[in-house]
Amino acid sequence: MAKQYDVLFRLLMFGDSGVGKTSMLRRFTESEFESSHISTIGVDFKMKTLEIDGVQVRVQIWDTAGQERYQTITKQYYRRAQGIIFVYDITNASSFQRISKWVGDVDEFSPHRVQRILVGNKTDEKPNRQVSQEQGKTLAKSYGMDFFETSASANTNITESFTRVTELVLQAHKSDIDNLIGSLDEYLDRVALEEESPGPQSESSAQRTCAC
Ligand SMILES: Nc1nc2c(ncn2[C@@H]2O[C@H](COP(=O)(O)OP(=O)(O)OP(=O)(O)O)[C@@H](O)[C@H]2O)c(=O)[nH]1
Repeated sequence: MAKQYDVLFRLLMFGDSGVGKTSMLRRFTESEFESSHISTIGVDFKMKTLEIDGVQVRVQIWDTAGQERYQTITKQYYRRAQGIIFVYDITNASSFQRISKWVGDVDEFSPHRVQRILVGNKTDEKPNRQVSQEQGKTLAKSYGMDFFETSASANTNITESFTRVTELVLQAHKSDIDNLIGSLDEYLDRVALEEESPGPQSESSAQRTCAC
């Protein structure tokens, strides 16, 4: 079957247990939300295709377990990502404080071109807010990351944040992709020309026709 996309990127989600990584991913890929918390075991992934600047981008989004005991498993995935989403819960100050630990761990192992954004989730829970928007912005700025506040429950900024990290990855890999698409175009042009022009085989068949 023909491929339905031009490029495939791998994104990873990191953050403490319960911040809402699985919920964000389910909201984005399946338009669903569940209020129960079933902790991710190890890693899980979901796929989605986005169109950005005319390019069909297939994203494979890996949802990692926030629980400490799965760290050995999740660490094996750090190297394989082109984009990373760090998530904290705006109603949980310690999940925000631990972002620096997640960033430190990931930076040690991930490739240099990896694109990263910071997300503060659960904005629908306004009365329970422990981390201000300003604090989130400042931390993101200090890491040179884009920043979003989201709600998987109210479906706020979910598509925007996944799309933004994908855009950043696409930009970072644009020249590679242009080269690839360029050489594919060249190849297809060459094949088309070869099919159009009379090759040695067709010349000889023409002669044979004439001789008759
Ligand atoms: N109010 C509110 N609750 C949310 C939101 N996102 C997730 N939750 C709830 O928070 C709890 C944890 O969500 P999960 O998506 O399972 O969290 P996780 O980060 O994947 O957790 P681990 O798999 O343990 O790492 C669940 O009860 C969700 O329903 C949100 O935007 N608003």
